[in-house]
Amino acid sequence: MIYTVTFNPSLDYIIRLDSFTAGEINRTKYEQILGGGKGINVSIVLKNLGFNSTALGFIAGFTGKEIERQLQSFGCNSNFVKLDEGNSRINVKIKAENETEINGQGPVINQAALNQLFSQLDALQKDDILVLAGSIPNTLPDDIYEKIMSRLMDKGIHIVVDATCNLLLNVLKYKPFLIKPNNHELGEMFNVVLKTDAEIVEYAKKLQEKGAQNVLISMAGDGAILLTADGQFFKSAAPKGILINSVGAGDSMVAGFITGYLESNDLKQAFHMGVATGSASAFSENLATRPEVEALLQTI
Ligand SMILES: Nc1ncnc2c1ncn2[C@@H]1O[C@H](COP(=O)(O)OP(=O)(O)OP(=O)(O)O)[C@@H](O)[C@H]1O
Ligand SMILES: O=P(O)(O)OC[C@@]1(O)O[C@H](CO)[C@@H](O)[C@@H]1O
Repeated sequence: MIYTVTFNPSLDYIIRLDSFTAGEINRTKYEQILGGGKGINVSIVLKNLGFNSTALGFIAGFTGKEIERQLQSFGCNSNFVKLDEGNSRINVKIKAENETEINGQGPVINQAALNQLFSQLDALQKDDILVLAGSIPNTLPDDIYEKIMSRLMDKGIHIVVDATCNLLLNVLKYKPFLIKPNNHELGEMFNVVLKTDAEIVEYAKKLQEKGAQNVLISMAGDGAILLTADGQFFKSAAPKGILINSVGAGDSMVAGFITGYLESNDLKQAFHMGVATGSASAFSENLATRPEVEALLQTI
């Protein structure tokens, strides 16, 4: 079974404007409200690609209900812990001359709710895949992914982590199967700005030295780099196309990688499927579908 965990799901309010001026009244020319959060996006894309997963995590209030409703409309399974107070966040994605994102901090998750998630995760079994993705509300300590991984250690579960800074660095000693920072996040972790592929590879290797098995570095329109646990290196340019909505491109890449790996048991094939799926999402208003991914895969 595949499980995704989203500590901080969101409704993504995606708006388009011809131009955006801070401090003025701006009017949209397009708007859409999509249930999201990184793990949830991974679950939706997995479903689009033909794999069932169960989306876990925390939801609250009317926004939480809408996130759950949208997931169900995609045919995704979910088993969220329902928080008694607050609302799941609304993240604003402004697309004008450039892209601006305002991500909320999310509701408070209390210990009882955390314990409910821990006991759901205790039921995972050998060969299950667990995706821990996205930020955590700022009321939680940043060793929370680490706590989950230490509980699951030695159970033979493949764990994928898509997170940044300490949330990611703290889990490396538990040898996650796959991590997927983007090139900017990789630099931030080491307080450097990475400009060349050689620099990106140098710092990606440092994450492997700290314990990560396979390290996938996404680079938006510049494609991606994969360092595998057995020392292989792959680089792919991104397929060509028109960027429409990059929200969730990284999550789509994770879903594509998992799909490719499950279908072929081959890391290079998984990598190509990941790149194609990330780009298919970037080239469409919604998250990637299987036909869109297959079409781009031919071009890689
Ligand atoms: N402009 C683009 N053109 C082509 N492909 C793209 C573009 N943006 C993203 N992609 C594809 O999606 C993959 C992941 O994108 P990116 O590096 O932006 O992830 P991310 O920063 O984790 O994104 P997010 O947090 O929005 O999900 C890239 O490696 C590439 O394959
Ligand atoms: O604040 P986080 O958890 O880092 O990111 C949340 C988020 O930006 O990630 C997804 C895209 O990857 C969106 O659906 C969502 O709004």
